[in-house]
Amino acid sequence: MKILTAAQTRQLDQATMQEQHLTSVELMERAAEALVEWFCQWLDQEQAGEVLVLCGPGNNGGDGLAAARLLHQSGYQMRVALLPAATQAADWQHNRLHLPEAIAVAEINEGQLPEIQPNTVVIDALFGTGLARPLGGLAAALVRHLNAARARVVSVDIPSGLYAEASQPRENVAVRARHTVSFGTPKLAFLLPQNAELVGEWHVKDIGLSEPFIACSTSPWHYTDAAAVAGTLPARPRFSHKGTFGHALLLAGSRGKIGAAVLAANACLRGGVGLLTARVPGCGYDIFQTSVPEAMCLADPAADYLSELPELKPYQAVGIGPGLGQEDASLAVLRQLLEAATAPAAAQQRPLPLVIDADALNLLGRHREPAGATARKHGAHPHPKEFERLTEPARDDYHRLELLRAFAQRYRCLVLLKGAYSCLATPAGELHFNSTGNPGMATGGSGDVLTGLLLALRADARLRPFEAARLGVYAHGRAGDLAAEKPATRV
Ligand SMILES: NC(=O)C1=CN([C@@H]2O[C@H](COP(=O)(O)OP(=O)(O)OC[C@H]3O[C@@H](n4cnc5c(N)ncnc54)[C@H](O)[C@@H]3O)[C@@H](O)[C@H]2O)[C@@H](O)CC1
Ligand SMILES: Nc1ncnc2c1ncn2[C@@H]1O[C@H](COP(=O)(O)OP(=O)(O)O)[C@@H](O)[C@H]1O
Ligand SMILES: [K+]
Repeated sequence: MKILTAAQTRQLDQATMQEQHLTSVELMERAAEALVEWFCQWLDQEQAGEVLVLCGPGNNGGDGLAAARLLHQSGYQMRVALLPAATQAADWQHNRLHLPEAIAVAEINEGQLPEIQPNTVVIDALFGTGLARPLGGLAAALVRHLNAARARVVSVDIPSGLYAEASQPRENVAVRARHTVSFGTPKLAFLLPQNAELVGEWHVKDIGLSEPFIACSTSPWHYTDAAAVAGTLPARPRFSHKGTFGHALLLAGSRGKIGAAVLAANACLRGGVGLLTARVPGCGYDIFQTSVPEAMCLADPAADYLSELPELKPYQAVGIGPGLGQEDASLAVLRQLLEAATAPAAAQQRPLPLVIDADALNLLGRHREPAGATARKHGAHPHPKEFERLTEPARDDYHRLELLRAFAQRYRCLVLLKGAYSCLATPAGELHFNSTGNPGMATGGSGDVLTGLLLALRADARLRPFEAARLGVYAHGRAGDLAAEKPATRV
């Protein structure tokens, strides 16, 4: 799914109206209906009590007025407060005229901010994607008053005061919503950790916006949902054999971190790899062979860390990093690997795919390895701290995205910045945010599992590098979501 800018969303509205012969009032009604449908599923009339709708002067406020009418018709007890402005949008005026008289309407002023209790349900329809500058004056005072009340807030389209895709100073005033109900496509702002406390849980409702327009729009930002990965995984042919799916080499583990190698190996096998060989330090040999009997194991001559790179010829992909440690000898192994993979033997059909993660990235960062030589044509999967070691500290989440995009473009590699909405950057400058996963995965070992899964998909020559990476990240999060759905087993 594409993520569009506020400006593109406005064009999308126009295109939708033309294509479907709709008036703007009819489109606004669709948005209000979608919001109200969500609202009614969230809280019934009794649970909601009195619902206060705060309306700004634009179309976001128009959505709020239409929703107030529809909720009133569904039996909710409604109150509306209007933010004064010199002019109001035409569709706002239409919906103001059609507001039932039974709904109490007040105009907000400095001396008379609306009464809001902690249990009040508030619909925030002050500003949406038309926000043009930071909130100030009465609007800022109202939002501060709302946030201080700690009420149950539902923001329409986007929390008022938050920009849809632009960075903004932290001191800017914005609504802290419990839920944000948006229309059509998600906003970039929803996917960044720095906005989490404002956006709350977000929901995107389909209001039938123009598919052809979305298909033609260009955007660097994408949201990987089930539809994006559907059909990516090739079927396993009836007459396939272990050679069909590739032979992967995993370089992992050091004393005290053999578990990382085991986790990555198990995930690689679950990912469908044909054959897996792991290279672990001597101390890990027995542990690994006992824990993962399906995999082959090569013991490194060093007992506690990896010190030698094995012959690479048999392998279709190599993964390096989980539990590797920070020894200089392991950095030498990493350097040799990068060199060998970047300048493949003439006989090799394609450069050897690499999956670089965890301690391997820390080694690269610690030694300020020239990233161009190393990352070329490979895939790296840092979490924000690891990424910072590879590049520079980011000013905020938007700046981090810029750094990520620039890194992938400059060094022509796929880079995955891990997190709640892991972001996969491509050499073409696209950013693909993953939709699956949950906070239960915020635990040591989750990243090792991802490395193993990605290694399996990269070893399968039938998948293109980007498709393998996007699918692996999606499947990893989906596995976590399925695990979270299972009832907990008590011992
Ligand atoms: N496809 C969609 O997503 C649809 C969106 N609609 C709604 O339309 C909204 C966008 O409407 P608008 O473009 O009218 O924009 P808004 O309603 O967000 O606000 C625009 C108004 O606020 C003023 N304004 C902007 N920043 C201000 C500030 N900091 N302080 C004070 N005033 C400020 C502007 O001058 C203008 O009068 C969306 O967020 C959504 O709620 C729906 O009505 C129709 C379908
Ligand atoms: N809150 C979250 N929501 C969704 N996914 C998460 C969350 N926290 C962590 N994850 C996922 O779990 C994995 C953790 O990786 P990483 O930080 O490298 O951990 P490890 O130290 O176990 O290797 C990443 O794929 C990340 O996207
Ligand atoms: K809003």
